[in-house]
Amino acid sequence: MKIFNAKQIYEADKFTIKKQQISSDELMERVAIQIFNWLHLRLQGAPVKIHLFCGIGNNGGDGVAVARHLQEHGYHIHVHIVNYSDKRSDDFLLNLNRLKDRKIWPNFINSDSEFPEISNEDIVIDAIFGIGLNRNPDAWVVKLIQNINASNAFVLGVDIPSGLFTDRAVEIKEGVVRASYVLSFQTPKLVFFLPETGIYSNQWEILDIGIDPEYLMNTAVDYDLIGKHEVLPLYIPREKFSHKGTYGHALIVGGSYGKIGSVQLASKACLLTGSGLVTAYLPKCGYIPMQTALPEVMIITDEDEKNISTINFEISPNVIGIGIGLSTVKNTQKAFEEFLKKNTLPLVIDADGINILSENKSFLKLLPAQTILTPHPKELERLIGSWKDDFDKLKKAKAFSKKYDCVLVLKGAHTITLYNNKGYINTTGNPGMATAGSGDVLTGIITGLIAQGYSTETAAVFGVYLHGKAGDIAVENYGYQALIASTISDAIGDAFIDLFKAPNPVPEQEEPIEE
Ligand SMILES: NC(=O)C1=CN([C@@H]2O[C@H](COP(=O)(O)OP(=O)(O)OC[C@H]3O[C@@H](n4cnc5c(N)ncnc54)[C@H](OP(=O)(O)O)[C@@H]3O)[C@@H](O)[C@H]2O)[C@@H](O)CC1
Ligand SMILES: Nc1ncnc2c1ncn2[C@@H]1O[C@H](COP(=O)(O)OP(=O)(O)O)[C@@H](O)[C@H]1O
Ligand SMILES: [K+]
Repeated sequence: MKIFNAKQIYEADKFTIKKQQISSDELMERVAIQIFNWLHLRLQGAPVKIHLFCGIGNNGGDGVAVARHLQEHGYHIHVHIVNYSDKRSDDFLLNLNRLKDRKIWPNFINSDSEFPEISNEDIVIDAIFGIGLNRNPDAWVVKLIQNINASNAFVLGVDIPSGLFTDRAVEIKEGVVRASYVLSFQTPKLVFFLPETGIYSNQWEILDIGIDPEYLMNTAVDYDLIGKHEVLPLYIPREKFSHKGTYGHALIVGGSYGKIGSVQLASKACLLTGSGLVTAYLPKCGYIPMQTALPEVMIITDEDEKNISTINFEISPNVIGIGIGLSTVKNTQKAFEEFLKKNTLPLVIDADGINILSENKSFLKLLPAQTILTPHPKELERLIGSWKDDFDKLKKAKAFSKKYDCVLVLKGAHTITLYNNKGYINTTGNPGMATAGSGDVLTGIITGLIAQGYSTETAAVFGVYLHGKAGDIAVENYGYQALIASTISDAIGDAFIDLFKAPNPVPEQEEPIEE
């Protein structure tokens, strides 16, 4: 799914209004009806107090229009107009007048007004600012937002939590509504997926407001959201008359004394992803544990007992995953440099492999085109330097990826794969995956996909999806705390099977109101 920026959303709006020959008010009405239906299906007329905080622009207009529908269905509403400017939008005014026609007199909140009492049993609808926020809110609006947040009421955000900019970082952190749920129109916003701004939307959902499909199809975007729909076409089916040679030979290089397990995890995940053959290259101390743990994996050992000191092999793999558990001792750094100088195979580099590159930036020019680097945030910082905020991080990471022609997999709650100025935001995974060795499993998966003929960019995007999906499937049986890397790995097969499962049927719901 495409993620549009604010400018594109406004364009989409205009395009739709023109093509469908509707008024902007009709579009707002679509929004309002959708939000109302969402609430009505859940509340079923419950006599709960609903506070609607509405700004004076179109986000506020949405809120005021929702208030009208709620009132018509007998809900107990309190409409508050957050009067932060006198530049009221036409559609806001139109909807405000419709309220007044129905004898609903909103409570106008200005800088010197008292704020309404909100109980934690009330519901708040947050329609103060939408994608039009372009500067920090005034101090009194920040206070109002703090009041809303302190209420512990259920907060339904309209389009985007008020106080969040659509395409840049927050400056006043306490001036952003913490929404329990956000109903966002047509496209998710990039800020939902970044660690600094994602915290303001506990959950979100996209409402289809009928934006013109031609615009949606033809507009290029910087970021795509990756779900099952996006990865299914990437899947390469298996051929009946194939053999293990058809599916490649992956070499996993890594490990040091005390960290042999990381290579076990990566090698096993690589096999479970479907690589025809997997060989592990380890220091000598890894031989027995590896052979015992994974009989399917072949092993080459270094001359050194505890660390990798040379990377020489006589086999012919078609991809190498390197860096997990490697350590950064001098000898190993030297071996890594020598290896890079002669290597021509596709590479997936993780963990200490990335740390060695960070300490020796001159090695970066030795990487083959489209090498995949899979840093977690600390490794990323070592690699590209520190950043001001998440947007700055993405900018710097994109520049790095371009400069060294590498695919950067920025691991996190929503892992973002960057290549060729484009970002792919993953939607699978859960906090149970914040556990030792989880990243090693990812390295194995991505390496295993490349072994089977997936391009590096596809392997990264698809691999990240599969890894998260395996975690999501495994967590069902284990819970967040007890989910460990091996369990994620064991669910890789289920993650593949899940690709071909039909979605669950939608439960029957009460009739919503029509436009
Ligand atoms: N296709 C769609 O997505 C549809 C979208 N719709 C809805 O419209 C929403 C966008 O509406 P919007 O453009 O009127 O902007 P909104 O966020 O209400 O802000 C209002 C104005 O406030 C101002 N302002 C900015 N920052 C400020 C500040 N700190 N303190 C004070 N003032 C500030 C700024 O005006 P300025 O003063 O800069 O001229 C801004 O224009 C969108 O989120 C969705 O809910 C649907 O109705 C239809 C379909
Ligand atoms: N909160 C989270 N939600 C989803 N995925 C997560 C979360 N925390 C971590 N992960 C995933 O777990 C993996 C952790 O990788 P990494 O930090 O390299 O672990 P390790 O070095 O122990 O192998 C990454 O793929 C990351 O995306
Ligand atoms: K809002």
